[in-house]
Amino acid sequence: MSAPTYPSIAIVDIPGKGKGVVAREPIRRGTRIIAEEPRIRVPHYQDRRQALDLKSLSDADLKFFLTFPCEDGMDPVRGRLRHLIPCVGAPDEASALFETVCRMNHTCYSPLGRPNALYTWVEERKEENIAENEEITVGYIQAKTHVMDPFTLLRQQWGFDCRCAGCQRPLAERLESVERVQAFNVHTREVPDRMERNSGYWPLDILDDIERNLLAICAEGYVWEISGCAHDAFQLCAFYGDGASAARWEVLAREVHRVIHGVDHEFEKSAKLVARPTGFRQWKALVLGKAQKLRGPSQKVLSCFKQAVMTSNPIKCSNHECSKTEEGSVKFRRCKSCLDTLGLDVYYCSGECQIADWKSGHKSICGKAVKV
Ligand SMILES: C[S@@+](CC[C@H](N)C(=O)[O-])C[C@H]1O[C@@H](n2cnc3c(N)ncnc32)[C@H](O)[C@@H]1O
Repeated sequence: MSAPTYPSIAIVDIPGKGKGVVAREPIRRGTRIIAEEPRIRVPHYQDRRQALDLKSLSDADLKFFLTFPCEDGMDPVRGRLRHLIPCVGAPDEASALFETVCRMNHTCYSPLGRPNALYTWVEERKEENIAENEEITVGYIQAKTHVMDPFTLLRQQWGFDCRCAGCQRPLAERLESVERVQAFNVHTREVPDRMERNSGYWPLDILDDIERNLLAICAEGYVWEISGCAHDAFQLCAFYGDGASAARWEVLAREVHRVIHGVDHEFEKSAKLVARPTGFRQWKALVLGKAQKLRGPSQKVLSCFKQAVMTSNPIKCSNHECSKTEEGSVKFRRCKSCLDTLGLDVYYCSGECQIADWKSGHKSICGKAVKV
């Protein structure tokens, strides 16, 4: 094991993957884990044709270079240059091998797991809380746009056999996932498009698409997408003046968002709309007195939500100032009154956090919206 470059992480051997990076202490979501200088730069590597002149490297750098894996049958230099990462913004458009960043292994998005970190130049993006000793991984391939089995794609493009949990599933299960992901992509593109295109009139059957989409999301474990979809359903029900169904979708959207990402003020705004629907420009039917009965989230959707949220995320304290996760035998308390009807539980690590969260906004949501 090499000396850790950063206080909370270490480069270690990971069975079957060569080296990898693990957390040495819990890392909170949103923490910048690494910001480092390149170790071996390769200018103008964009077209991937320029090779590296090994003779130009110092002995120490050459040794470092050779520690990177090179899959069987690949050229020993080019095979290792696959691990280069672009130095974004560098005037010479260089790519480089970095001591730590380049040691991060890949995890596919699947019902069995996903990357817990990402390379980003956008500060707002946050991934997961990371537990002590957990491996820190990123995604080498696009999360949801893959049109083929990620295991096969990684073998073709990267030359390695992915050992993440999702890729250890039997081929038939992986292919089912690919089908769901494709359906999900079609719905994701089409639903907002159809809602936008028909700005004066939203076809009712979008609700069926949203429900199908949600079931695919839940099966794939893309839980962070749930709130956006549920929010679309909220808008649709609101548009047709079904305040009760709109409110149930809205609570679901907001609570899922809160459990997974933390409080979002846009979602907090929609809570206010539910409380005062006439303030909502699109809430046409209600305002015009032509309300139509639609449907809230079905039991199937709700139980999928519950399972997806619970299995893909550790139970977290819902006080966004805290976000502790439940560990060991100490069980978090639940807010009983609020979301039992939706099948979602809101957890708190302590009475203090429950009170703090109540004061900072839970009070306005708790069980009220569903009674509209
Ligand atoms: C950017 S490097 C990551 C660090 C590398 N493991 C090392 O030892 O330096 C990418 C290489 O790591 C290995 N790797 C990354 N993710 C993997 C995974 N999920 N399963 C198996 N091998 C993986 C593959 O050899 C891949 O070509």
